[in-house]
Amino acid sequence: GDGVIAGVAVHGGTGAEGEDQLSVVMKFGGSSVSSAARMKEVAGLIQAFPEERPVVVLSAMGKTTNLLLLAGEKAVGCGVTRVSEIEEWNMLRDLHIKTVDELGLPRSVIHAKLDELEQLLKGVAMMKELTLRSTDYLVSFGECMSTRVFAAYLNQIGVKARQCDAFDIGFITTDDFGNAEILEATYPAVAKRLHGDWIRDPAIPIVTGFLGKGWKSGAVTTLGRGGSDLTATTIGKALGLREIQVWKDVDGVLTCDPNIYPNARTVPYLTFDEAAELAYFGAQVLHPQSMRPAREGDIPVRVKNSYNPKAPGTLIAKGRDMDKVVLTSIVLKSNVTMLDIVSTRMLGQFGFLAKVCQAAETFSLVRVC
Ligand SMILES: Nc1ncnc2c1ncn2[C@@H]1O[C@H](COP(=O)(O)OP(=O)(O)O)[C@@H](O)[C@H]1O
Ligand SMILES: N[C@@H](CC(=O)OP(=O)(O)O)C(=O)O
Repeated sequence: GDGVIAGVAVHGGTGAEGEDQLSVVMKFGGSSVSSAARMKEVAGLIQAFPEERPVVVLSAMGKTTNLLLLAGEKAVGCGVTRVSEIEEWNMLRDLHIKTVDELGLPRSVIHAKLDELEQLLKGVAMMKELTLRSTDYLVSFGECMSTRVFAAYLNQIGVKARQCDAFDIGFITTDDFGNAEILEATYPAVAKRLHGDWIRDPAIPIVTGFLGKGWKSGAVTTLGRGGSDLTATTIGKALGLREIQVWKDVDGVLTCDPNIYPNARTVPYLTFDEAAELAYFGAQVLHPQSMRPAREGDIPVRVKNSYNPKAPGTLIAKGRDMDKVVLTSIVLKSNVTMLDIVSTRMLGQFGFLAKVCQAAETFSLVRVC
């Protein structure tokens, strides 16, 4: 209701320093914004914390990123006239149109992006090639669309919101398309832009997760699969916010992958290092790089369930009581080959391991440890 919305402090707020500053990041993953119903629930969650002034980070709706990748692959080989028949393109277009309709929004909210996307797929079909650079541009449509739809919905229900493309608000990255790294210049740039916009006209920023801008190319880059977590922690550090909330479809970080062991339990507290290690060794729940900005800025990360907001979730912070900890969580990593090298020739030699690492690089083998 109006009362709650007024409490968000974005309605005619003063924009003054102090209490009215942006306070938390709330990141919602693809599973949390997979339909109109889910978007309504997420809007409800934002309204349920009227004392917060959040920066919202969104992923693409549901499995949109996968659909875009598949549509791109198909476009390469299908010919321009058959682009309209690509199943994945039809699925994601229908999902976005249906969502806009069900939220009671005008289709114009999404039309320009969908038209542009169709043109892009036709371009790919015409060129018969899809580079890493154009793949990043292609998948960026997922986050560009989800944020436009959600920001329009918030505005419609009276919660003032502003859609922001990460590549336009200061996310500067390396030009490693598909797996770009965030550069230091991002922090002051993002802080200046989000803070400046908020002071001028307080509205909840709805930021595209996963995306950046290559510093040399100026083209759209992506931060690796699951990269929206990293977008959230980067904003948390840039603005020095109180807390980074990462809303998922599980009750927090669990003792094991629930797809492997359904009785896995929530781990209530983790350190940044523990969470980073779990993610690095394959726990799908967090992006492997995402803990770095949080640790550097010493900003706690709370992993919560958007399907079960009452569950306490997992709190990730600098330290925790390790007295009673026996085992934190177990990760299973498949397709790992163990290499046991025994050779008397390495005794007293230098450069032996360097040669082994060189061989790993030649064959593009990723070393786990
Ligand atoms: N140790 C773990 N703890 C929690 N979730 C895990 C773990 N290992 C794997 N997962 C999987 O990670 C998923 C949550 O991550 P993800 O799908 O990336 O969420 P989102 O898209 O909302 O960011 C869960 O649905 C779960 O299947
Ligand atoms: N949409 C991107 C980025 C992301 O972080 O998604 P999610 O939060 O749904 O894991 C992906 O699928 O990789």
